[in-house]
Amino acid sequence: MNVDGKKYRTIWLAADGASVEIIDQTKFPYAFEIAKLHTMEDAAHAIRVMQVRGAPLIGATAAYGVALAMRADPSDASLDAACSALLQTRPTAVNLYWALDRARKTLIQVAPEGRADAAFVLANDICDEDIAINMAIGMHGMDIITAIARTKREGEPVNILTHCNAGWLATVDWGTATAPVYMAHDSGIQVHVWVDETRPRNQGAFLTAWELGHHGVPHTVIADNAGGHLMQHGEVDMVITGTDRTTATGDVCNKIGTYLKALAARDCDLPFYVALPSPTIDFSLSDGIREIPIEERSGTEVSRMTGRTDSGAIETINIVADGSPVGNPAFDVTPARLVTGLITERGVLGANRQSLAEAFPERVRVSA
Ligand SMILES: CSC[C@H]1O[C@H](OP(=O)(O)O)[C@H](O)[C@@H]1O
Repeated sequence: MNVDGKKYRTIWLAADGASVEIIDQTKFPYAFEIAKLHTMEDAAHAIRVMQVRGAPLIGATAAYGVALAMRADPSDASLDAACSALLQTRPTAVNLYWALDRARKTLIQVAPEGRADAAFVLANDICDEDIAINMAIGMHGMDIITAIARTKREGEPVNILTHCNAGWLATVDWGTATAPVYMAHDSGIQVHVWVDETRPRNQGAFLTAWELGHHGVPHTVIADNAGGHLMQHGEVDMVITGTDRTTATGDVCNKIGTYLKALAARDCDLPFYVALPSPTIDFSLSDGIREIPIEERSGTEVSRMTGRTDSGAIETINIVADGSPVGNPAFDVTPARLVTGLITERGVLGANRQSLAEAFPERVRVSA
């Protein structure tokens, strides 16, 4: 996307042809900084500490991490070690697993002397594929927004609530949940986005708000707990979120708090859509609540808050009573029964096994 007139992806091969550059998302919303990854360990660290985050971007970063490892040592042992180390960075986003599986299967077929170049080509292919998928999701999702716009009075925007950041910062470009929003906005449809701040990492307040603001999309940041009230009072026309892993039956794993928004939307008879790129579908799973691994992150993400003081300093403070234990599950699972539709690159699908299997038959055969 454009940032102050310059086009960016979230990750790219540096001009030196050997290192990888990323937008360091831990610096938002107060700074836009580029960080350089020189080694596989740098890539693993970037994923672990969320300099890069979002299922598709995690997968792309892992692919570049393997490429950096092959540049250093293209042996079979190095390939195995790199895939193993990167796989252990975060457990929930399935894109991490499939990107590494794809890298391993591709590169093991290549002579060691050719692996580094092949790995960088693969990483770039994964990035290009992500952009194409997200643009298709954008087109299919824009149809939904357009249909809602036809029901609104002149001058009234389509009010969309989203949770966390499933924007272009969570992918290589365009985003998943935000792609329909950007495309609708760019086509002249009036939209307004309620942006859940998304405690405790504040991906909404820090990332989604930053993205929408830079694209000129009207939005309002709200406390996570405000969404249900807005839905009850007719202030929300639809909810759209991303996902980190969706099962073959349509159960959706996403940032903690998503399930509560789906419950409120159902109670208010509002559509709850999930933008779902096919690499995020895990056809090997059927019961999301029981089977999807939920990342438990450090309690300090809940008990401490980093922000900018009135004097402009970036500081971290404690916001929980001293000595109180803190829990921090980073994701939850929304059962398929609460999902209105899955917006994929192949169309808007029902949240059920048959719809997903019919749309992606080649994936079902592989996982069978
Ligand atoms: C398009 S994937 C976005 C997805 O990833 C986020 O998780 P995290 O920021 O912890 O990587 C969140 O669940 C978003 O919906």
